[in-house]
Amino acid sequence: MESHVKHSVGGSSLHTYHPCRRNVPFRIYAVIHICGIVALMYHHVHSLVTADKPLVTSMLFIADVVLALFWAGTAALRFNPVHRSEYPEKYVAKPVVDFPKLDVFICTADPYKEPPMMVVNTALSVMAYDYPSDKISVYISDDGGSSLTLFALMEAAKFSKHWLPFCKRNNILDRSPEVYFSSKSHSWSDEAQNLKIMYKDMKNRVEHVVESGKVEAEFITCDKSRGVFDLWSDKFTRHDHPSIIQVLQNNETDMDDTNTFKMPNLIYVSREKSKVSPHHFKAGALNTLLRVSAVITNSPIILTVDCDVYSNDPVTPVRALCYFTDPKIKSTLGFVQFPQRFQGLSKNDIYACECKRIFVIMMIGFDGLLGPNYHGTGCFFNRRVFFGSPSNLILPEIDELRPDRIADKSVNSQEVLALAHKVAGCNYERNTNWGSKIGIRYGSLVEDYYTGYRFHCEGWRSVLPTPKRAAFYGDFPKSLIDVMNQQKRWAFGHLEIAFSKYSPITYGIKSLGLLMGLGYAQSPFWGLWSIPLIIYGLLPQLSLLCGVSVFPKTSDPWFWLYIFLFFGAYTQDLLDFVFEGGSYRRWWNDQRMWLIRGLTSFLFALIEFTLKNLNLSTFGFNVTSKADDEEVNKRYEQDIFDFGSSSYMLLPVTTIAIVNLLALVWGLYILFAGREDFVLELMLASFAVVNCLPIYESIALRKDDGKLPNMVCFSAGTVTFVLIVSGYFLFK
Ligand SMILES: O=c1ccn([C@@H]2O[C@H](COP(=O)(O)OP(=O)(O)O[C@H]3O[C@H](CO)[C@@H](O)[C@H](O)[C@H]3O)[C@@H](O)[C@H]2O)c(=O)[nH]1
Ligand SMILES: [Mn+2]
Repeated sequence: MESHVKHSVGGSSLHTYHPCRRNVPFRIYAVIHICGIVALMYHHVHSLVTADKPLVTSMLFIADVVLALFWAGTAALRFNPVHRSEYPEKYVAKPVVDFPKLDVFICTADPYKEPPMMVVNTALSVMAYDYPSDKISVYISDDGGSSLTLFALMEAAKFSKHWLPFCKRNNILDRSPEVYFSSKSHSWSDEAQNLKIMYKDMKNRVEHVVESGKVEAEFITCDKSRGVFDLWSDKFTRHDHPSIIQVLQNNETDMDDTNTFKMPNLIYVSREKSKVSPHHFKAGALNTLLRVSAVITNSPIILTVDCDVYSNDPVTPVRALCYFTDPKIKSTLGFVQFPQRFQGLSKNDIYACECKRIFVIMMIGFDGLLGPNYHGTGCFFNRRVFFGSPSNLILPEIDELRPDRIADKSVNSQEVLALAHKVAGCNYERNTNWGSKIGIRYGSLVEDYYTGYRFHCEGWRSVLPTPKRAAFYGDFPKSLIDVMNQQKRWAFGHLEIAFSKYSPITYGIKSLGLLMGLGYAQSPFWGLWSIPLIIYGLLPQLSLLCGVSVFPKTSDPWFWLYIFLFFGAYTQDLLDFVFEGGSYRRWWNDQRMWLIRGLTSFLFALIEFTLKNLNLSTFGFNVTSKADDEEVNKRYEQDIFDFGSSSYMLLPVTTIAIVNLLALVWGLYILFAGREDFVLELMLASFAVVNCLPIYESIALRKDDGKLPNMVCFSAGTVTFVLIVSGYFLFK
């Protein structure tokens, strides 16, 4: 295990860490829980041998095996969660030479789903870092190939010359102008007032251009850049166009409006696209930026952010340096990942968009082993990590891309720009190691998880700073259908990892050890989570409706094993959540969303993954919409589920809701008639019914646009009928 012990610079430590206090009790409990699982498996095998209904028994057995494997994954990450602190105030006193050059990559893909003003704010928030400005280069990858986004960024460049000195002089913390100017918590100086007007003007211009769909000549104020818009010819489409690289601001010549410091580089990149070459979605976009930035600036530190994730703390890059410069760990430190956090979550967060288990609980667990995984955004990299293991540098095909080269030519030199265009070409990667041995790795729609995992397997390590003030704030989907689609993409991408030759369960455990391997195996197998959910959501209930019991009776000692395992696992889940600062209500919603996700996104990801492997369908990166819908936002704020447009994905969960309600009613009737002992079945059905309350409410009471569509209710009713009839044949 890595020991990231105290590191001293000038007699003072730059970072420390401490394990969580719950670790030892959790380890002891894990041993007890494992004994419980072993006993349950014995019980299943025993009943399988003696059973008269082998089909039912084996289904329950399969469900429990899957649940046990998932539990093992969480237990591995409960072994040693840690929290870190770093002391950037000690670093900032250092001379300017101790601040390495920093390349920032921002990805955007669609001007309508990702409004250009959002990209502008993200770019401004990182350009304004408390860091030597001329050492920062911001690269924007525009996979939407949109002149609207380019126009917005030109405006951003102009505005930044006023915004940066303002922030630095006044020590502003919110360096996304949108956030700063919408805040009500401070009084406004004249200077701030003027800037606000300037910002509003820019916003109006950009939004007007986006609405009209094209950049009209009168809006272009800079003659130098007029020509570039001619590239958007009639033949230009987002799937088929030449590469466009435009230096919008240059740290050699551009000064801020007070003429005191040099501005950061701001460079727009839209890689060449053609319908016949694979572009590998975001992974391909990042690899293009890796090469383009290597040609132009080749900074040793790289920050990747999504356009919907702005910087919330200007000192963040210095925090990352507290680790990258530590001589004890720097030779193997591949990346420093900041937790994903979200702005504007409602109090109870009904869709569990905070994803606390994924972005906090699992991450601190990983951090106590070999390091957190990469989450696609808010992550600082050592450029070297993209080129082979710490001990074995894999050279790129041309010398200009070597991670150790000093880029000393002018940003605007013809030679540099020509090469930058070349490496952004859509056929450039053919017959190279990009995507397989160097750069971001291809082969999964969750390129982040996959790439971080491969880095760890190569021997790289990572750390997770968890500052109190969030380093980054991101946007999140606010309607159920958006959440389900996002999660389906994740689950699908994860399955691609699970069933590849680098599967964490085989390759991972071999190269990372048991705990890290099991931890990494959890998410890739999300698709399988749907199996126990369907079995536990239907089988005992259908059997109850037929008057047959599948679980042990209260008089049977095995009854208590079920109770112990269920409550044990659930209590631990709750404690994880609450210890990391979550509220009980949010936990309840979070566990409900795990059930819903399992029965919608994960199930359909599993189906589509199977179809894809049978060559029956394909699946792409469906960008989540960040455009605001007032009605949808209102329902989210009021904790009202938005089932929205009719989706086949809602069918299984609605069916299970109806079956469980029927089973509960029937079970209570039997209970009071005193005929049979169905206590476990009844407990399970009541648990499901409580979780499904929003569904019943929607079927019975709601009339608004966000209610469960009639078509889904009707189909679910039909499926329920068919299930009950088939249950009758199965159990009788
Ligand atoms: O062809 C594409 C598709 C997407 N993107 C960008 O990828 C980012 C993430 O897309 P988004 O729709 O916001 O997806 P999320 O589900 O919010 O993203 C999470 O999941 C992704 C993997 O599926 C990771 O890449 C992200 O970093 C992580 O935040 C955005 O900046 C997009 O502009 C591209 O650059 N090119
Ligand atoms: Mn996103």
